[in-house]
Amino acid sequence: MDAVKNTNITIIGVPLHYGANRKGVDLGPDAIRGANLHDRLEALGYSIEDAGDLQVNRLLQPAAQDEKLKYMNEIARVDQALCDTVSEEMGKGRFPLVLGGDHSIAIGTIKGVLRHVKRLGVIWFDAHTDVNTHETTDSGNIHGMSLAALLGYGHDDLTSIGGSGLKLLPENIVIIGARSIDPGERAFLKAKGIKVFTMHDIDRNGMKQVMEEALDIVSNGTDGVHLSLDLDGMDPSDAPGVSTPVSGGLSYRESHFAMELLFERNLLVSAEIVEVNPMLDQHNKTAVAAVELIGSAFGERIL
Ligand SMILES: NC(=[NH2+])NCCC[C@H](N)C(=O)O
Ligand SMILES: [Mn+2]
Ligand SMILES: [Mn+2]
Repeated sequence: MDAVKNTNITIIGVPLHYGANRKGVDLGPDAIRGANLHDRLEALGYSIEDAGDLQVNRLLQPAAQDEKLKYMNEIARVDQALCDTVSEEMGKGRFPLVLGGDHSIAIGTIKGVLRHVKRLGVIWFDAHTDVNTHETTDSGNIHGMSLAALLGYGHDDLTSIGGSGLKLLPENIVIIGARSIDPGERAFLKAKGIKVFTMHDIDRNGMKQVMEEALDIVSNGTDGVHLSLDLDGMDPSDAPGVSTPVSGGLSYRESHFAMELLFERNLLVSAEIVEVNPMLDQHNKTAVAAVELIGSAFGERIL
């Protein structure tokens, strides 16, 4: 148990659903805590602090002012607060483990990490690629725009969170598990040269080869790696409680194996679990799967 550099973890909950425009994802942090995250990590030898949940205005019934950027004001406010909290924890030398909430929270998490790790690699585990902007989106849902915003594309109120100077570089990102990509996203990914390991690639080459290649990319010329774990990357039969399920996803074993290989490389500096929606789940199965995957990413082994 020494392949994650930092054994002091701070859990930060973000009960935000506005980016998915669907109720239930805001209940994710409690569902994940209820699946025994704390004890599981403690059993692996980590020292855990739970910072509780960030305050999200859940009584708000805002009209979705801009149809192409739904609920942007509240999302940007929460992401800024999250960026500050993550940065503060990292300043204390702790590992931030953020519990969402929808995937728009990645903007806040990763901007906070970028304050400390300038050259950051990212593993974006997802059925989607989240590189829309208000100009390409069909849904107007900001959880589909977070990765673009982190690369510096999209509305100023999203790209400027934590300071516009903080950016991810396309060559330091890999997306794993993609199978639902919008036309505008396809063009963006090609133009920026972002490495996407689609389900086709995983079918063809297997998770071992895909993860080895992915880990080489995110560790090359970087000072640490962030894991952005969108549970809809898994197949809906194993993770039904997500806001935007897509069939044909990563199996339970493929997902675990990916996390086990990640742990072996000793790269992680931060992580987040997003899109768990207990209102759509069966017996908290998706939150349990999330906690099990985090277990594997932090060193749990079968034997
Ligand atoms: N983080 C997610 N679950 N994103 C889903 C995005 C779906 C679709 N591409 C959109 O932009 O609306
Ligand atoms: Mn996503
Ligand atoms: Mn997704």
